[in-house]
Amino acid sequence: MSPTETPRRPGRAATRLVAPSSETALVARTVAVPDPGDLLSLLPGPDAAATFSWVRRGEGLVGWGEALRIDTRGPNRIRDADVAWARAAAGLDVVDEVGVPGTGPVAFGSFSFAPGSEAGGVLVVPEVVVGRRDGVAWVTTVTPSGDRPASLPVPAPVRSPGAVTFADGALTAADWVTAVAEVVRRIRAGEVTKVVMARDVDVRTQRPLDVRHLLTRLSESYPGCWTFSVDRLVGATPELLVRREKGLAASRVLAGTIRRTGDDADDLRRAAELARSSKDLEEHELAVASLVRGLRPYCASINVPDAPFVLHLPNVMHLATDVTGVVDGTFGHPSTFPAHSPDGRGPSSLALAAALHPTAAVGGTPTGLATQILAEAERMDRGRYAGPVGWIGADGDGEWGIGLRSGEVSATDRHRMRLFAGCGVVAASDPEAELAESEAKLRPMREALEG
Ligand SMILES: C=C(O[C@@H]1C=C(C(=O)O)C=C[C@H]1O)C(=O)O
Repeated sequence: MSPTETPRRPGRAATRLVAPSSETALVARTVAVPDPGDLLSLLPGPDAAATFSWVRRGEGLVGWGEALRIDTRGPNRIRDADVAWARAAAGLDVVDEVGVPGTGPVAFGSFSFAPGSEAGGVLVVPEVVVGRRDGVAWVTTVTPSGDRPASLPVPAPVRSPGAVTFADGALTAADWVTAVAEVVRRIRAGEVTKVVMARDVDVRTQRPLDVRHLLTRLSESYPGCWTFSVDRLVGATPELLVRREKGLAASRVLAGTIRRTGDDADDLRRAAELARSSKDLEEHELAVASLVRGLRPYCASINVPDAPFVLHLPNVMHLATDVTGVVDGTFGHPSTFPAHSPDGRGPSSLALAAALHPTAAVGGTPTGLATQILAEAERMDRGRYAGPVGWIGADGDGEWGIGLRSGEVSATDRHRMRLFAGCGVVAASDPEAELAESEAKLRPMREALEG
């Protein structure tokens, strides 16, 4: 379905494009600026719906406001957004004085895990984006006039949420353990090989949530993760679904987890244990295989390391594999992806994300049956959790993470959010151990809230 001009509310159509007016071309202007300091400290306001972030080790993009919005839903939500973005980007007047990845117009996006989820997907082009990469900083504005704003807004003070309470989500911890045990039984009976089981936790805060409070804490505690905020999904993910940059695709696959104790010697011993654990190596192998299967049709060559490394995070350690590939447009699937890369660049970063989601790291193996089983067993809609989250530029390059270690701020009540965490379940899984792992994965968000 082609995008349509509509008032600012999502409707029933699969794809909706909302821009100020079809008559006025928006002007995207990027100018170099002196180093602006901490990107997150530039964010002007508390609203998670109007605040955008994709920051790692102090580099990346932050943005605010909404110049253009594409809403999608249904099984083709990611692909439809990609097609609508390619058209919308072609209609923008672009003045880019910097010309590095992330300059020019960018759209931040977030997509539901499940095809049928009410959460659907969204791409938003903020009115203002500030970026930094390799010591170069810039501001991009997207406005009808093309005027450059005289200065950046002075941010309102960041507020802490005050007292925070946590409550069971769809299932109590005990019921979730029972659900995991039932899934283990089905795996042992040979129905499927792996199912990723997630749970949610309800959060209530004393004061309205200020998304900047969460983002700052997440990026301080988890500098190696991508700290994101898109359309009320907030988190710090260690897992890169796919990056496309100048013809190269890259992905960081994580699966296989062990908790950290905080004692360095003990953690090293546990890291070695993880690297040898046949249960975790099996989970990991399935995740890498699904990623490679998804990426292969779009790549002229792919490099997959023989063995995973252990990624150390403050809360957990993961088995990790960095996969890279050379994107080749002629290897694309025309049946799946309309040819909207007439420049021969091949599928965009978002088209690649569409092809790869959901990997076995967040769905299971085989994908179809595993996602059916997890939907039944979890008894909840994951919303945007575990879906692709990231950004795309006008040329299709961009970065898409998997929306993990995250929570979704309520659309109607700024004192509420839902946190999520999941674990790969295989035949050798122990349900109680999976509960403990899910608690460890909830830690980043809990601590960001509680301080
Ligand atoms: C599903 C999550 O994490 C995923 C599952 C992992 C595992 O089961 O070992 C590890 C990393 C992620 O791919 C989550 O954090 O919620």
